[in-house]
Amino acid sequence: MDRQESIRNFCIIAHIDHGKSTLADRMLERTGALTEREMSAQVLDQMDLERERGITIKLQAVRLKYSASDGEQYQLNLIDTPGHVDFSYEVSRSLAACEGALLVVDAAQGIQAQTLANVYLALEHDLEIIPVVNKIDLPSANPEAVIKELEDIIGINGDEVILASAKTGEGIGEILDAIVERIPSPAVDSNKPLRALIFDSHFDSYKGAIPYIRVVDGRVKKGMEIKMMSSGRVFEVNEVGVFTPAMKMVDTLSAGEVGFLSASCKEVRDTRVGDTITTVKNGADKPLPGYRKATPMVFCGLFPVDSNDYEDLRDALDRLQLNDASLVFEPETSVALGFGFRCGFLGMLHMEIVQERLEREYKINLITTAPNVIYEVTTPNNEVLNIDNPTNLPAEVEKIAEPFVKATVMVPDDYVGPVMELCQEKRGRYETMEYLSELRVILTYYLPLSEIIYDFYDQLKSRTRGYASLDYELTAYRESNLVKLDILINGEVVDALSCIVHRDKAYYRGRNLTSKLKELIPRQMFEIPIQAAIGNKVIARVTVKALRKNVLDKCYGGDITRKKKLLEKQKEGKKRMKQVGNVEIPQEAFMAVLSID
Ligand SMILES: Nc1nc2c(ncn2[C@@H]2O[C@H](COP(=O)(O)OP(=O)(O)OP(=O)(O)O)[C@@H](O)[C@H]2O)c(=O)[nH]1
Repeated sequence: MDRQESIRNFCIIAHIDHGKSTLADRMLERTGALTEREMSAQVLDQMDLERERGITIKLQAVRLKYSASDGEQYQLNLIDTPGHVDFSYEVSRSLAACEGALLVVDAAQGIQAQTLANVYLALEHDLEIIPVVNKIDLPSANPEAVIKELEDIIGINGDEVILASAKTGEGIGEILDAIVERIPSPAVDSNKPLRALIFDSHFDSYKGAIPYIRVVDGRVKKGMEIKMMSSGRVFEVNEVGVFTPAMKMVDTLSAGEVGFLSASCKEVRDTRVGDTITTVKNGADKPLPGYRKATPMVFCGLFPVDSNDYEDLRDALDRLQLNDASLVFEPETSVALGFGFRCGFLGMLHMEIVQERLEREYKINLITTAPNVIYEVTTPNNEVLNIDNPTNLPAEVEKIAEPFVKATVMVPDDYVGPVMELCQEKRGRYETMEYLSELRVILTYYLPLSEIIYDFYDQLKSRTRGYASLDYELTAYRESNLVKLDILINGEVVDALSCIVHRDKAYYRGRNLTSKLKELIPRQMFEIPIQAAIGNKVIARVTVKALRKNVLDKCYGGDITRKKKLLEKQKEGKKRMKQVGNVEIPQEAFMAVLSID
């Protein structure tokens, strides 16, 4: 075993908004990877959407050259990690590509749920942790209290904590030196057969899917025949390179190094995160540990408002999938909404991002149905079905199981009551409560994922005035007393509005959903009954009264331009309407179930 003495591979882990991207930018600036002018926009978060939402979605990897205080030149590879629970598998893969991690904690907010989740992940991977308390320039900063939390909760030695401000640049030099001094250089054996870990990828229209890799053993260079160990697919390497952050070609990537390669891989599914790349000839016989296929947890139907857009929607999904291996979809036909797709996502944020990209980048008007989880349904003859669409729930079921998560909520102790109340309402099972410090508490609950994807997070934030933070992980499937709730509009079941709910909540949901729909469905020329039913049993009913007046009645005389404008405006308003039978239903109606509690 040798060491690549001059290399350090590290990532930054932090709770959302604690300043990870800003800190990364400062380090790029300090090491001369970018001039100040180029820094105008945060560089590591590249997609528009990311910038707007201010969160990191995709991982990036940048090679920095740093002249340390010891006079030596070092190659620092910074691997950025996404900060959202939807992408925790990707976080775990980028951690696996590093020897160390900067743990960034906001000096005003202290340790939050994702801070802890990420630290545990980093410790599992044996990473050297450099604690950084950021935002010390804030008037509300309380670095001493945060250092104490780090000592008490994570067992970090307070003397090792670096105080910094990514805003003013304070502490950045100290952080860079600590990376060199404290993080071990990668231990390597270049004589072993190639093994490279894929920790991310992106799609380039000319070069195909580009895997981002950490070479663990051996080396990779142009012209080599390589194999993806999970799929066995074989490619020839066209290029290898590094991000500086611009893509720069290099001759070889050796054990310990981080970079990318291009090999005419047609789709990102060929370059799955977590997979191992080896050579075809004399390749490794065992892949690197920890690979798993990303599994979608949340499903919804996507339908074009205009049925002529169906093919465009398929093309757009195909294109998005090139870039996003965790997006899955298959054609779905709904009686109410016509032809569309059933799509699977890692979580709610992932779902929202895909929907927004379809509308923004591909200009497709969509009707989205309410998201749901996958149910494990056992039929009377003991067949087990995975149901990702409430419509497909068989009439006769023996039992239904649903996914549960272990949720960790961190909150000031004043709010323990409201949080517990919320968890109870959401069918949570209390597990533990621990004091983080005198004033802050960690609560753990087992909760059905289906309750979390509704409005749990929003409720949590509003009931704790924004102070609570949440993290969760999937644990197991458990049997629940669930039923299918159907909605009938004008006497007909609207399949796209069916949902699976807990029996105890069915009446309540049915009542609320029907009255919500009554608000959302515009009055039309005739009376529209809206009913909620379980099987044949109607449990709630409301009526949308008939409309008497025509909008055009408002126009006096023959003012044709005004009339046209009005009709134009009406058409605009109709864009998101879907004709179901002879009733027009607006987009919001299909999501109503999300906002009724
Ligand atoms: N005052 C002050 N503000 C900071 C500092 N560092 C970051 N910020 C601000 O905090 C906010 C969040 O910073 P980001 O760098 O986007 O946070 P992040 O951790 O990358 O967030 P995600 O990408 O969502 O994980 C931004 O508005 C920054 O300008 C700091 O040292 N001082």
